[in-house]
Amino acid sequence: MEEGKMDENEWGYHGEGNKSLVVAHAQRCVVLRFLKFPPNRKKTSEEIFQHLQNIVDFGKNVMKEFLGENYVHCGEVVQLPLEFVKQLCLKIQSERPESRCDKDLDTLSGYAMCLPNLTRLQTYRFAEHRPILCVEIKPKCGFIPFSSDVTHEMKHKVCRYCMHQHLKVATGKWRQISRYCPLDLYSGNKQRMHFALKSLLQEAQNNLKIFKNGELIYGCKDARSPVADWSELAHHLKPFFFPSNGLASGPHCTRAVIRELVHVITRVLLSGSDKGRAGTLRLGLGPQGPRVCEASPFSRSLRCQGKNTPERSGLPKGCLLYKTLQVQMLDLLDIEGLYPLYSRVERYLEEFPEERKTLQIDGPYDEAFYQKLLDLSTEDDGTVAFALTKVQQYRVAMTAKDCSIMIALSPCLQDASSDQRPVVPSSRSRFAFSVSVLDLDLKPYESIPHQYKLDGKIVNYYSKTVCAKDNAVMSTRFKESEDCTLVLHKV
Ligand SMILES: O=P(O)(O)O[C@@H]1[C@@H](OP(=O)(O)O)[C@H](OP(=O)(O)O)[C@H](O)[C@H](OP(=O)(O)O)[C@H]1OP(=O)(O)O
Ligand SMILES: Nc1ncnc2c1ncn2[C@@H]1O[C@H](COP(=O)(O)OP(=O)(O)OP(=O)(O)O)[C@@H](O)[C@H]1O
Repeated sequence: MEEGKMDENEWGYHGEGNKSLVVAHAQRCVVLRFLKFPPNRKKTSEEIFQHLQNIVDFGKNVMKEFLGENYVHCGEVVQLPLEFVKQLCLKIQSERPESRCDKDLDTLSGYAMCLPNLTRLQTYRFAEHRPILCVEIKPKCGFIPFSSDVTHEMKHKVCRYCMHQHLKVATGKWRQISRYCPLDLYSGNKQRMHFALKSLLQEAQNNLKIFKNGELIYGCKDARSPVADWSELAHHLKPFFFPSNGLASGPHCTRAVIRELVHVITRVLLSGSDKGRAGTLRLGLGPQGPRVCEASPFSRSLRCQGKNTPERSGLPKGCLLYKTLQVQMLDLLDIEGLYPLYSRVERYLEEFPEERKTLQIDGPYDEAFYQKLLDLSTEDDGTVAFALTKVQQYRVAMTAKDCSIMIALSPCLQDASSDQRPVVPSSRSRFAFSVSVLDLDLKPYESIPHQYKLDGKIVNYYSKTVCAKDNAVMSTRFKESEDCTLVLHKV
């Protein structure tokens, strides 16, 4: 990055989450990721630099180890001219969704992260001029807690995502309950995965975005966003999946295109394309807990039809979903079992505040930090060391529960040799693809009390409100049972 020559006109608003804002370069395949803060909570430049450097180090020393190096792009911290950042901030302000404007872009430090633009990622010998389609999925937590510390019975039956949906709709964050259940996506069972992806396409919330040539073409900003338009989406996707046409437009075409997309994404998600270092994942956490969530319309539909819960097909070990799930399962104790251990660390720090550095609460996230994460014992010997290990594992697990997966698809010719790049076929075309993971910022130690409170709120709301009205909810969801049955056809 030639920092002296930075021109804000070469950059455009790309997207943002709760904690960072991303701008993309118009020509080059790079993005800048800036931190955001509430207006009254400014940090010093040194603190911001350290925070960003910690993100890079955590990616390099921990997440690359767990997920594999091909999937993780750590980027680097860059220092930018303050005038450039100021002008850029003014330029993009009008494009920011209102719901995200409670936080301001950091324009004072001049630091940002420079990363490859994963929506335009050209791996191996992808031709520059080829169109590129990119699907971003934020899958969330893919397992039901198996910890014996869980006190709410409901948490052993219904996954957090499905329970949280009800609170989110009640508080106006989203308009309607999604039929997506992370356990379906993580099941490894193709039918369940198709159902999960179709549900994400129906109600994207902040769990699904689609980009064409780096531009967002499908996604949802907030509860006021217009209802998803599948025919418009199909119009964008048709040239990718039916390049030689032969398919009239209309509902039949829309369904065919969406089906192709869902099938291709499922295949990519099940592929183990990571050719990174061997033995990256040393966790080896076996499948634990229930394999279905009782609130998932898919499993409800099966039960309605008198069928058993589907077999656990299991995810192939090389695939990113499998690896992500393993990292999520570092949350061995659930927040209910973790919170007393957090309190133990807190008490220790109150007595010995100078120990915070030695305990690596705020980094450095180095090899030593990574090594300690590999201790999966759950035998509490009453020490601060045990409590700290569980706290750090929990933070890493929470990070994996909130990351996103980016799948880039670039059409390749039928007769092109695939050389090194992985290729996924669809009915009428083939795609070279890459899979990456983003938003791997380690969750802060300070967020644990919030997690604890939120967990209680989610479960209590679900138990009191939803279970009481269970029959009503069942009937609303089963207005759509025809749709559920459809996906159960052999594929
Ligand atoms: O708690 P959750 O599950 O609601 O997750 C939060 C996300 O909400 P979601 O449910 O995905 O809409 C939330 O996403 P949104 O702001 O809702 O798009 C953030 O990702 C938040 O992380 P952080 O505080 O910015 O580090 C996430 O908080 P963490 O729990 O990961 O700390
Ligand atoms: N390297 C990248 N290439 C392309 N797009 C990116 C990249 N990094 C982030 N984005 C886009 O910017 C959006 C916001 O980034 P990110 O998820 O990192 O923000 P965040 O504030 O950390 O998220 P959260 O709300 O989960 O805390 C992403 O959803 C994605 O669409």
